[in-house]
Amino acid sequence: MDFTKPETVLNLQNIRDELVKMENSIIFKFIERSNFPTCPSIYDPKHSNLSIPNFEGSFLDWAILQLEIAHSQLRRFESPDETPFFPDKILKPILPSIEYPQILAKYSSEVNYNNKIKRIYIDEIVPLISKYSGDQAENFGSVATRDIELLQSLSRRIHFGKFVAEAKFQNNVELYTDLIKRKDVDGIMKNITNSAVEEKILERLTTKAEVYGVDPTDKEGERKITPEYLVKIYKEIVIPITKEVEVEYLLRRLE
Ligand SMILES: O=C(O)C(=O)C[C@]1(C(=O)O)C=C[C@@H](O)C=C1
Repeated sequence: MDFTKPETVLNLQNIRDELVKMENSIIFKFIERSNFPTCPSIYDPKHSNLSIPNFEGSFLDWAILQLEIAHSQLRRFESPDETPFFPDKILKPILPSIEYPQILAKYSSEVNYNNKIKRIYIDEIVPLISKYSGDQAENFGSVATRDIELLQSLSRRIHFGKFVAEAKFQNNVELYTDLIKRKDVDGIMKNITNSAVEEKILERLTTKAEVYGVDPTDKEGERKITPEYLVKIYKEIVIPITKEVEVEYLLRRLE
């Protein structure tokens, strides 16, 4: 997929291939995070040991912001597949801009589910994948680093829904124009849903978790990430939010 060539980006098969590739990096990042306990203090905006002067928010928020400020100057968020968690606080790139062709609609950067992704990650995913419930102060930095990598990967995967939505719109302009004009959210949801594709994703994830989630030299050893949890995360969180992104993007598509 080449973001300077719209025809490669809006090909549904290419998009789905890209989503498959992202599964691997997401699984490996879950495994990395599963070596640590939950560490609730790093998510708590009012935690006394971790408060940061002149900053309202959690230690994780502060760490994400510092990284985004640096990466924005490296041009990260000019790329149409990257979505910042702090869109109002990032800086202009130091590197010269790349003139990407306009692949998505002009408002697409306003379709930003990162707050929701972060909240669900902390409340629902961290407890599922962590080693145990509790703090481990000597690893706060390592945990925040793993969290940021995972959040960025989940964000990229979920916001890829915009490319899926644009491809689907262009493949059936008449149908979607009618649904959008009628603000038929259920109709849009029904048409963007492909249950066969979803089932295939969940099946593949089960196999991948069985293979990657265990040390191949010690199959009886501790499982880092189980198929049930991985499937649950995709089925109940990743795919549904991707579809929300698709619907919100499409609802505005005639602007
Ligand atoms: O591949 C698609 O058609 C998508 O819309 C992406 C996706 C997903 O999140 O993986 C979401 C909805 C579909 O039901 C199937 C899969």
